[in-house]
Amino acid sequence: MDFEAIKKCSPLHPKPAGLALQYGTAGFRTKAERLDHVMFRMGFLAVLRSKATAATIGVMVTASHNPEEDNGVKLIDPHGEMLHPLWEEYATQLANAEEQELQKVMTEICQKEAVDLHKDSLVFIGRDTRPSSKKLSQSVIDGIFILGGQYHDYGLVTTPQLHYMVCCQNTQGQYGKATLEGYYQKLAKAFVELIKQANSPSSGDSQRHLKIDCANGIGALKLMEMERYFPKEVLIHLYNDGTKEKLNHLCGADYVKVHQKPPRGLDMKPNERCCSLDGDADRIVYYYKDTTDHFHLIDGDKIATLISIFLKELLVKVEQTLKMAVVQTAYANGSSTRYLEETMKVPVHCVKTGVKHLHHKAQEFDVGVYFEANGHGTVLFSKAAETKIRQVAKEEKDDEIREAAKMLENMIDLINQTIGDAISDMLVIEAILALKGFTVQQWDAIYTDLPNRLLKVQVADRQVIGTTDAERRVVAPPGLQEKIDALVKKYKSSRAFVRPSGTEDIVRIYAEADTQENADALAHEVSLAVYHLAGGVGTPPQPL
Ligand SMILES: CC(=O)N[C@H]1[C@@H](OP(=O)(O)O)O[C@H](CO)[C@@H](O)[C@@H]1O
Ligand SMILES: [Mg+2]
Repeated sequence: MDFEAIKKCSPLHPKPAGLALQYGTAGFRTKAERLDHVMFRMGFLAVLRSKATAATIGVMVTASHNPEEDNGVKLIDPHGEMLHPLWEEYATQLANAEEQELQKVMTEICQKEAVDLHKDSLVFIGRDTRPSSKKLSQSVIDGIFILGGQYHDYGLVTTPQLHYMVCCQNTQGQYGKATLEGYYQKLAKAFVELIKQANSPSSGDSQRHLKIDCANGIGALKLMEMERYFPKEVLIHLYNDGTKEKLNHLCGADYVKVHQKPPRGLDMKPNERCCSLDGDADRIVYYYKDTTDHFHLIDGDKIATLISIFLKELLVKVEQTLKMAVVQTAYANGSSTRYLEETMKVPVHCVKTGVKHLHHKAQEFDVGVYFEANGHGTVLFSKAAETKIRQVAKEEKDDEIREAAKMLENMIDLINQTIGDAISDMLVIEAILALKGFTVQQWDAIYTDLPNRLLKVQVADRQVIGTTDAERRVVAPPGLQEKIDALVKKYKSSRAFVRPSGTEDIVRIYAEADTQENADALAHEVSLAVYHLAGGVGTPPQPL
């Protein structure tokens, strides 16, 4: 390592004095102007990780659903998965090291991980459409350059597209071609093959219209590029395409999910199928309004349920003993968990918030469906499951069984198995609706969501909240869990929990109950308890 060069260049990317950041639920995230040094240093870390794994590593510059002024960065590991937890710690140490400590921290990482500095390294870089992203990704490149690493800059891409590229590269093309063209072709081919199998005239409209709120982000650009690969049966209409308004402002998947209302800038007629992506296009939620103007949200839980119903039917047909399970977080609506477990008889597992936890758990099954309620999720097929399915699709004599296996095969190719991907998930959903001849209303009617409310509370130090049991109970501060238990007892079919956010400087409160009024009241009372027992700052939370 050329420490002289590092010493010379590092002051060009100075760390604001006293600033300490943490590699959180989805990498570093804060105001863009505080991130230059982090980007530069993540360039270093990506090179070291690449050398340590002898594989290509990804660096994505994005702050997803955060306001336009924020930015962030996350590293992508060799198979397209999130960065290894140990390296998250190194990332935090490196980002927070004062100038004079940099050499020591880097040397320590190299020693602990036995990094051979003579090895080659390659880093793939991508960024979202934020005004600050271009400059920040240049700082990542500066860091890579100083360590003598190779890089390829994909420029503007969605987060899942960069995950896909990394996986393609490290599987020597087995997963696909590591180009945008390769991504579009792979998905479009699987999608076209799938909907070809929807041959009955009852399979929904012959032309399927879908209105898409692109959150004024990267999703709009990439859908425009991809549109020419779509078959004529699919007609997408893009809104909030970033030409007029600000990223994520009053629109996008997070806004729609949290506020349970339609985004601004999308004109929605009764019963029209609509969806929203988030700022880096790794999340999607669907919705419609009925003839009485009532808004119906179809969130990640209902997406997971639709996909599970479809996959389970096919798995039964191909008569394989493949084990399917669904992975959720504590935010999953209670009705979805009940439907999956009791009606569908599918095992459901609850893990901590953050895709890395869901992904990890889903890897334990032949077919692991995972979704966060906010619409971030995908399906993982084990190697053994994939091999079996492809074999049945090729060799089976029985037409019905072979066709079912072929559908599964196309699903495997259509789903981005590296990470939740709004574009891929959208095509999966559109294909399933077409194949099952389902309208958006029929999909929505699978089960009825329990009314729920998500709130935030500002506290002096959110780390005073300690959680257990997949974040469903708190162990600190003292008395808080007892208070929550007492409040929950006051309402029917209710549940509530709190946890410190990993992406924002706040504590999140979630409550569910038999009516919206009760869910709102419970959420409010719990937020007051957090405010009083966990060091709330500013004015106490007000009722909704
Ligand atoms: C309640 C909620 O939606 N939390 C989100 C949010 O994490 P927090 O740690 O809650 O801030 O951002 C994460 C990254 O996008 C996402 O994985 C997660 O589900
Ligand atoms: Mg996102």
